[in-house]
Amino acid sequence: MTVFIASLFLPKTIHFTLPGTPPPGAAAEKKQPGKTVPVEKQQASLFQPPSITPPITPIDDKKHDHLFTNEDGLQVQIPQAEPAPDAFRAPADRSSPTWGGRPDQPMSRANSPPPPSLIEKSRLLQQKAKELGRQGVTQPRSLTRSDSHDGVFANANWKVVNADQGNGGLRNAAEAAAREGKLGDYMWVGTLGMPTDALQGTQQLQDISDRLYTEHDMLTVVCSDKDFDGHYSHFCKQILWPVFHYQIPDNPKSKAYEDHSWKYYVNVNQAFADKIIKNWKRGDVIWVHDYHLLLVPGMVRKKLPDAKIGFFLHVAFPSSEVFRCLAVRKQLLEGMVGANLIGFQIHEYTRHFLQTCSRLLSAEATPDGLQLEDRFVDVINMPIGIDPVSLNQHRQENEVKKWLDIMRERYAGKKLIVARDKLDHVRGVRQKLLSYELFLNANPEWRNNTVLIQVALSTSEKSELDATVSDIVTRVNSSWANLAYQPVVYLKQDIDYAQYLALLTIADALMITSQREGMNLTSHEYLFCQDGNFNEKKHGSLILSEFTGTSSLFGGNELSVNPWDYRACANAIRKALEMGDDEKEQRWTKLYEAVNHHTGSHWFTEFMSRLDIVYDEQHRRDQTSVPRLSMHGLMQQYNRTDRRLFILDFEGTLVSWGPVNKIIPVSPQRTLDVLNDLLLDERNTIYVMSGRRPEELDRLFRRVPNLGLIAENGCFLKDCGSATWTEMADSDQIRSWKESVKPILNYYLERTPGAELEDRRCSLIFHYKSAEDYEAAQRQATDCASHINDACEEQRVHAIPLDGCVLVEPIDWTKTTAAQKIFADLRANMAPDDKHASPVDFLMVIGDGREDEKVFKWANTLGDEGAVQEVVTVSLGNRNTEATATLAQGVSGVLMALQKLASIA
Ligand SMILES: O=P(O)(O)OC[C@H]1O[C@H](O[C@H]2O[C@H](CO)[C@@H](O)[C@H](O)[C@H]2O)[C@H](O)[C@@H](O)[C@@H]1O
Repeated sequence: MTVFIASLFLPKTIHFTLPGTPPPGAAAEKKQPGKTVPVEKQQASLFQPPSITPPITPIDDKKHDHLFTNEDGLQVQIPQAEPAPDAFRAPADRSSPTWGGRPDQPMSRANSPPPPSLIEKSRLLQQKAKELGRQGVTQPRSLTRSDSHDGVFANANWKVVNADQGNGGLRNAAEAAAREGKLGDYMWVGTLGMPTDALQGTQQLQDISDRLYTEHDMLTVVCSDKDFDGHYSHFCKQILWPVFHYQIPDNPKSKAYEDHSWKYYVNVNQAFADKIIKNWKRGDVIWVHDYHLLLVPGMVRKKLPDAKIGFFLHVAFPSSEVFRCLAVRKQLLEGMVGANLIGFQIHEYTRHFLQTCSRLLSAEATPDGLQLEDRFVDVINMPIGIDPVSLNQHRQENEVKKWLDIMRERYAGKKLIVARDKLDHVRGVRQKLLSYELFLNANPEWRNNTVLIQVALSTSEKSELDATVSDIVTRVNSSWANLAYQPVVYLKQDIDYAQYLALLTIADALMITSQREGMNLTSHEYLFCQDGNFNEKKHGSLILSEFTGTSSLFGGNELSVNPWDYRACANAIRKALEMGDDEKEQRWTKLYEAVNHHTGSHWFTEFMSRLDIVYDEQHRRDQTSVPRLSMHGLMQQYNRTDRRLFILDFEGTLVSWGPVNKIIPVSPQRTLDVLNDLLLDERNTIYVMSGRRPEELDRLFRRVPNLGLIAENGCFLKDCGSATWTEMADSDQIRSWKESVKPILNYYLERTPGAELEDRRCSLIFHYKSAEDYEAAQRQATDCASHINDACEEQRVHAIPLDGCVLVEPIDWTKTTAAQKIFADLRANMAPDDKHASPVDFLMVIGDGREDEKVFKWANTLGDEGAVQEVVTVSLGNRNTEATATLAQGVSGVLMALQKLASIA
């Protein structure tokens, strides 16, 4: 069994050695007046702003060269004896690639003009090439593409290197799971992250794909440069990325309505699907990742109906109000729901997705996922994390210690606020700088001793933003800098991993002001580095935007900020710097626990095992021996009877699911109409059963006169046509068990931030759906339920863990006891001269929950005993059921069936 991990970029890419250039890693040297500086010393550093950094040799990448000595083939020199082949790592959040802009990879043949950053890069490279030429170093080829240029690449030597683009968090998680022996055979599926038209049809490309397949377990997806450019630079980056991060499409600059690049998005997704389909064998698992590949699950499902497919969205999922602005919204959702299991980082995104699907696909949302016409799709939230084991190894490297020493000396006596972000609007670098400026303006005492080190990774967009941010940096520095002090160190380029780790270790605070972000793993890496093991500074503060997925894991122990509220951000900076050691330690300890609990490896293995479980469940459900409800049979049973009793569950049966403490999400008008239609026939009696309170049910069904109601799962009963409720439960007994149970619930409530207690007339509900740490809350909830069940058994009360809540209710009054009472009352009300043996000759019970199973059982027994002539019990749930029939189409199926019966004259 192989797990296919499909992600836009493979973890490896190719670097070429062009004829006439020194072999990668050869000790190219650059002369400076009076001394010789090896090229590897010329990388970006925290102390040399770009403008004064000596030119970097554009044909060499030392960072990579010393790492892949085993993979390089004959032509590659080994420039350094050490380090180990996997020594190069990148932060979990890598930089976006400047696709087609590397001098040691082919140029793109896509028609679109190069982005401004590429034109600028080209100009710089040409300038650098000239300089290097003057210094006797072989010039790189020009960035102007030509056929001869392509030919050069087709014949050039090449080597496989770690890609510096793509999803670092995913790669680290997969590697950690594999290292821990939790991931068997796996195969990456992705593109090379470089233009390949120049290599199309060449032996070179075949050799590259073969090498990646045999030596690195990677399947290479090859698409035309035009397709890739249209897919990535246009549809992904200009439409999906902004919209998924709430860059409101109404903005005149938004491209959300343009869909000229849609066809390229489809083509690239199709290329991925084709590659997977071609290599898939029965039993294999397919796991598709992120917003670049939303259509792949659906495309694969079409060809492989039985495939086990997971999908995980790494970025945020916006509210349905934002998502519905996308012109191709339905196609995107239909692509995603091709999976068996869809995962999101946090509950908020799951909720948005379910709501969006129920609005746009008319699919029924349940607590577990989506009921489609013919299939069920499970939907979960499961936050990704980092790999503490490898992070710990890497921070012990000498290079990190070296940088720590340099920084300690350079920034002695200064408080350091650090950050490393992509320079696009979504990451909020501009807001951060403005807040910092406000902080310095408002707090003169901090002016000479605080430094903000902002590493900004370039993207191929937003030159305006670039200019604005540079202006703010200049303004802050020119306001407060002096010969010995520079308030902002702004590096508009990435730093190597060792510097990055040193930066996180030496910081006093990390500041993240993303306007939206799926999960900010830099925060996790920072917290990990703040344990004080490698530096006297420790337990630094985390200033974190409340709009990151991370924020919902951290339970308020970070300094949570709204990045648009500059004053609050400035205050948070001050608080971070002035916080006492005890508070810092307390906060950090909790944050550190969360980081260590949500590791990448845990995320990876948990998702895979959930996928196995839901796949089996979904299949069991399809193959269940319980037959589907036969409409034909049902109509016959209905037709031959005239004393009919319907007992119908409410949430999840008559209306789409909604948590019991929340307003019903969709208007139940259709439900009300169907019930009224059915009640037009005087031979029909209908009861609706629910966990809701009597007054809520009265409100919901005030337009259905003559409807009977069962509230609080059987504790209250209102007969058809009656204006009053009967309390079934013994109120003294309820009062007494509530007194015992409440202290237990309060104990768990205090330990579960974000959870709430709902006190109903006959039941108590511990809701933790909105808990800050959902997984921790789930554990607390399980403990809480067993605690109550152990302690309160004698009081005839039990605690039932349900999705997102624990329901504590009496054992003696249930939906079944209410149904029994209804039946008994009907029998008791039979006229003495009634010749019928039973008050009911047709009994239909429909439900989707665990408690409905007992009602099915009771009803079936009446049928078996001959007390009722026709009994029909129908389950919508995906469990083994007591019901005699199942209905796969959820609420719509139920309403359709009831409507058909109502239409029988
Ligand atoms: O810029 P792209 O090539 O389009 O890729 C998008 C981003 O993917 C990765 O980040 C996303 O996944 C992370 C891990 O789950 C998550 O922490 C982050 O919030 C997501 O945005 C990658 O790390 C980023 O560099 C990419 O920009």
